[in-house]
Amino acid sequence: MSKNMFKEQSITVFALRFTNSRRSETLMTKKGKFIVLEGVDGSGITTQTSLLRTWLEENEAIYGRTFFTKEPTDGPAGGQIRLALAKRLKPLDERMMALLFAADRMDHLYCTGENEQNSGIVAKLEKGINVISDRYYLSSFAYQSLQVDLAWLRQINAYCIKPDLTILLQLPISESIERRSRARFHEELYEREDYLTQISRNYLEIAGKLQAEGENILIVNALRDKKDVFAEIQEAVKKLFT
Ligand SMILES: Nc1ncnc2c1ncn2[C@@H]1O[C@H](COP(=O)(O)OP(=O)(O)O)[C@@H](O)[C@H]1O
Ligand SMILES: Cc1cn([C@H]2C[C@H](O)[C@@H](COP(=O)(O)OP(=O)(O)O)O2)c(=O)[nH]c1=O
Repeated sequence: MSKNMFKEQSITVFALRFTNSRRSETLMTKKGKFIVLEGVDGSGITTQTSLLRTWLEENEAIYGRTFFTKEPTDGPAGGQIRLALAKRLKPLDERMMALLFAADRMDHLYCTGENEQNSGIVAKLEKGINVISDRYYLSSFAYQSLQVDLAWLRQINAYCIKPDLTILLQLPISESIERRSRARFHEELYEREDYLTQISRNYLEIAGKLQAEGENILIVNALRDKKDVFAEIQEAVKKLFT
């Protein structure tokens, strides 16, 4: 092989490698969307998440793969939280509840599973998979700030990534309690009218602060037919992909 031919081949190989590495870089940086649903107990989070699931799964060709998840999780900290919520542990200090929720969230975001299914949210987003979570840090801010300082709550959640979109379902507490009592009989830790009334106010106030800091939060009137609520959510999600 002449010196020139060797040079030419090396240039071609370099160019191909460069193109391939740029291509995989593009794939690596093509992130999935991270969407969160929030609201007081009984506001319709489970219902709307399930409608989103059906729609996104039917339209996977357009929006890509989507993973559905929730907090508290089924992980080790989530297990303790569920016992506390069901009042099956001795009453815990609310700062400890806040730390348990934050620990569960770290596990939710960053755990390294042995396969894609049980790896954390961040790994999934990096693979281009969309993630939809029933509750995230706005729940901690709204619920735990009943008794715990918001600035500290924000500190212990400082390693949490920001969602691309948070959907906050808003409705009068009398209606959420009515809906909830129709759905089931036992009352969990925070399901008291006085608590929920304050939590609902906290949601609005804190969502306002986060919006002012640039977070994408949509406040949806949930006192409407399920289909109308969903239509508004669907529009916001479509917009995120355009
Ligand atoms: N828009 C709506 N109008 C009337 N009832 C609703 C609506 N959305 C949900 N529900 C009902 O209210 C109850 C609580 O809804 P759910 O989605 O489980 O709330 P959450 O997950 O926020 O606690 C369920 O029985 C559900 O069928
Ligand atoms: C994620 C989170 C949930 N919570 C509360 C909200 C709910 O009352 C409860 C979780 O209940 P949830 O699992 O959403 O409701 P369900 O019992 O219908 O499945 O935990 C917090 O107080 N802080 C948090 O950070």
